[in-house]
Amino acid sequence: MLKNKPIIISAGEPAGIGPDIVLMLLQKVGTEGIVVCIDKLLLKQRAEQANIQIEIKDYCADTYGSVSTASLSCNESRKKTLIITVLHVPLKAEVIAGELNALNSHYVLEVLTRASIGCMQGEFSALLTGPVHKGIINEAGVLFSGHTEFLADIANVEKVVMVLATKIMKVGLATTHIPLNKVSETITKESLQQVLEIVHSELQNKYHKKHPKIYVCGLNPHAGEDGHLGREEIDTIIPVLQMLRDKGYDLIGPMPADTMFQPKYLDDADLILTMYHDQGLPVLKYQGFGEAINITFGLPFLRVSVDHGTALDMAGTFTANPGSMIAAYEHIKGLV
Ligand SMILES: NC(=O)C1=CN([C@@H]2O[C@H](COP(=O)(O)OP(=O)(O)OC[C@H]3O[C@@H](n4cnc5c(N)ncnc54)[C@H](O)[C@@H]3O)[C@@H](O)[C@H]2O)C=CC1
Ligand SMILES: NCC(=O)COP(=O)(O)O
Repeated sequence: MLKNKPIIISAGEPAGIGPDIVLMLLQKVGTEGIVVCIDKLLLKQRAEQANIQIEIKDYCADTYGSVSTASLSCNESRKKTLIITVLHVPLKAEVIAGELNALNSHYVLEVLTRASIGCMQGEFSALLTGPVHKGIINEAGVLFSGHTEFLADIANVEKVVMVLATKIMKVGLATTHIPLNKVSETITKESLQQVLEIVHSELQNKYHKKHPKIYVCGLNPHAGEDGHLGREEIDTIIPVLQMLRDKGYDLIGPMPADTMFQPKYLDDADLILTMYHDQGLPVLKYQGFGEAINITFGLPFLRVSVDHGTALDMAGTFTANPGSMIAAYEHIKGLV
C-alpha cells in the first residue's frame, strides 16, 4: 500500500546545502514519486542560482499521482525542465545562503513536523531528511539535539537507535547526541537491552536477516581490560549481552572499539553497535563520507538521512557532493 505513496523530502536548514542537494538529487533520479517539503520560493531561487529549469506544482494529497507523472518536460528552448511537486511551508525570513538566521528555525521544525506526520498517517512512504543546523534551532529557544530525538518525540516512541550505513558497514549508536560525560550513566542495562532489541528486530524485519549477527563494542579502552580500565563492561554490557544470548540473539562482544573495525569482523557483522556518537561515526565517515546514510531504527515509519551537515561554506554554490542524498534515496527505494 505505502509502495505507491510518494517519498517526502525535507530540505533541512534553508541557508545550508539542503536545497542544493535536493535539486541535484532530482536532476539525477527525476521527480516522479517525490514530494519536496520546502518553501517553494526558496527552491525556485536556488534553482535559478544553479541555472536549473524547474516548474513547481503545489502538492495536493487528494490529487497527487492522478495527473501526469512526467517528471521532465521540454520548453520551447528545448531545455529540460524539472517538474517538482512541492509541499509548501513558508519561511519566516529571507534566506541568504550560508548565513544562519534563528528566525527560520521554526520553519525547519514545521517542515519536519508536517513531513513526519504525513509519514505516520500513511500519506508518504518514507521521509528523506536534508541536514539541519542543531545550534541555530537551540538559539531560537527550542531544545533540539537532532532529527533522531525530535522524530522519536513526534512519534511518541521512547527509544530509537541511530544507525549509519555504507556499503561496507552498518554502525549503530547506543547513545546519540549527549555530552561525553553523560555517556556512562546513560548506558543502563535497560537502555542497552532496548537498543539491542530494536536493532535486532529492524535487521530481521527491514533487512531480512533471519539471525542478525551484532558485534558490540565496549565503552572503555580495551573493553575495560577485565575491569582494570573501567567497569561498565562487567557491570552493564556483559550481563545484557548474556541475557539476550539466552534468548537466542547472536551477539559478539563486548570488544575493544579500536580493533573492531577490521575486515574479518566487518565482513561477519550485520551491524556493529558502538557506545557513543564519536566512537563509531569517525570510522564510518572516514571509510564512506559522501555515500554514507543515516537511518533511524525504531520509528513507526522509514526515515533515512544524509551523513553530513549543513556545510554552510558550500551553500548555494552547487559544489556539494550529492552522493549521500542519492544513496539515501536509493536506500529508501530498496525498502519501500
Ligand atoms: N543530518 C543532519 O541533519 C546533520 C546535521 N549536522 C549539523 O550540521 C551543522 C554543521 O556541522 P559540521 O560539523 O560543520 O558538519 P558538516 O557536515 O556540515 O561540514 C563538515 C565539512 O564537510 C564538508 N561537507 C559537508 N557536506 C558536504 C557535501 N555534501 N559535499 C562536500 N563537502 C561537504 C563541509 O564543507 C565541511 O568542510 C551542525 O549543526 C551539525 O549538528 C551534522 C551532521 C548531520
Ligand atoms: N552525526 C549524525 C547526526 O548528527 C545526525 O543526527 P540526526 O539529525 O539525524 O539525529
